[in-house]
Amino acid sequence: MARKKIALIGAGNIGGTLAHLAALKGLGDVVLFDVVEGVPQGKALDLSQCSPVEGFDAKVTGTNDYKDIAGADVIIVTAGVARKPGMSRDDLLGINLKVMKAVGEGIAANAPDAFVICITNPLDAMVWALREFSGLPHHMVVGMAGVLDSARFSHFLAEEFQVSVKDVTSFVLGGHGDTMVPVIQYSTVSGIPVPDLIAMGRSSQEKIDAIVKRTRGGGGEIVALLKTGSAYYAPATSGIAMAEAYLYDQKRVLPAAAHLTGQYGIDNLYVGVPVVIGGGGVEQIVEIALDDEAKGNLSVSVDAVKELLVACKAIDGSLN
Ligand SMILES: NC(=O)C1=CN([C@@H]2O[C@H](COP(=O)(O)OP(=O)(O)OC[C@H]3O[C@@H](n4cnc5c(N)ncnc54)[C@H](O)[C@@H]3O)[C@@H](O)[C@H]2O)C=CC1
Ligand SMILES: O=C([O-])CC(=O)C(=O)O
Repeated sequence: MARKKIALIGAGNIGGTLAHLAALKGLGDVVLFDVVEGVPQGKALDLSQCSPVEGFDAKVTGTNDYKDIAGADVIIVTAGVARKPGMSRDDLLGINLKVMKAVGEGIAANAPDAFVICITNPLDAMVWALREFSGLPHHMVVGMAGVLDSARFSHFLAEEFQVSVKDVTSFVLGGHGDTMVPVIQYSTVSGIPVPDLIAMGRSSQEKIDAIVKRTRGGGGEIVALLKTGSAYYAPATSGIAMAEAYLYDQKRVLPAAAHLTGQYGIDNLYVGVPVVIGGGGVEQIVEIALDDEAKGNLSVSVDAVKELLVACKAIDGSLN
């Protein structure tokens, strides 16, 4: 059986890390695509030279030609620009929308059967635009943010409760911006909801509120530290988890930006909600009951995403 093919559009910080992880985990042959000549080729050669040490047989190649992504099973899109200190993710919209157009057309022409995971920011608007430009079925185009935001939330919760991260589950829903919604009622340590842990005296509401705030600003905290760009290790790990769910038909329940058609009262928008990802792509949208506070916060977050779509349509008339 031929190896699977993973195409990575964008060979920057996340793209390179994705390629490394995909090769180490043996997901398949990796094609790194970028518009900058030499960068995908150089990273591919460097990564290929890991293979004798790590013992992987996967081929890693770099290209500037969309034809080389033909037949890809999974495509992960990180093409575009990342923010720097003082910028919001939304400031990237103008530049990255144009990038999504080129990428969407490249995918449509060369790999229309792939499962596409978009990571480029501002995430919820870019995944929506990428789907529009590519014309792929909605269930085959998904955005990565919730896995990362939940990982940050779980990491902070594990530190607070001084327990293994393996025993913490959490969900962050909504748009991938400052309005994202870490959902405390469904965040647990070995099944014990965080509100119960507060009642048990294991933490306080103030401390959990501070963790929610830190999670919401999690990307910005790293941008402020790095100064030259944004996070890439955890974003890449999160993208790979979603690719594995598809490639291995794992039917994982993961928070991801999925196309909603009335679920949560939201129509024709990509927003972060729990979904089931398996061999059929986004196989289910999971509608969980939210308390009034979470519902209100989700509605604020959805309004922020809607504003971004208005901005996209104003820039590119073909999106109307
Ligand atoms: N959804 C999420 O949770 C996260 C999203 N991001 C976003 O992911 C994106 C990528 O981040 P990094 O890899 O750190 O940025 P980076 O700047 O290191 O890499 C981006 C790459 O895209 C390439 N590129 C630009 N235009 C292109 C085009 N038209 N076609 C193909 N490639 C093109 C650039 O040459 C560069 O190599 C950014 O928009 C960033 O904001 C970053 C972290 C988390
Ligand atoms: O903060 C950024 O610009 C990158 C990002 O989306 C994240 O790390 O969550």
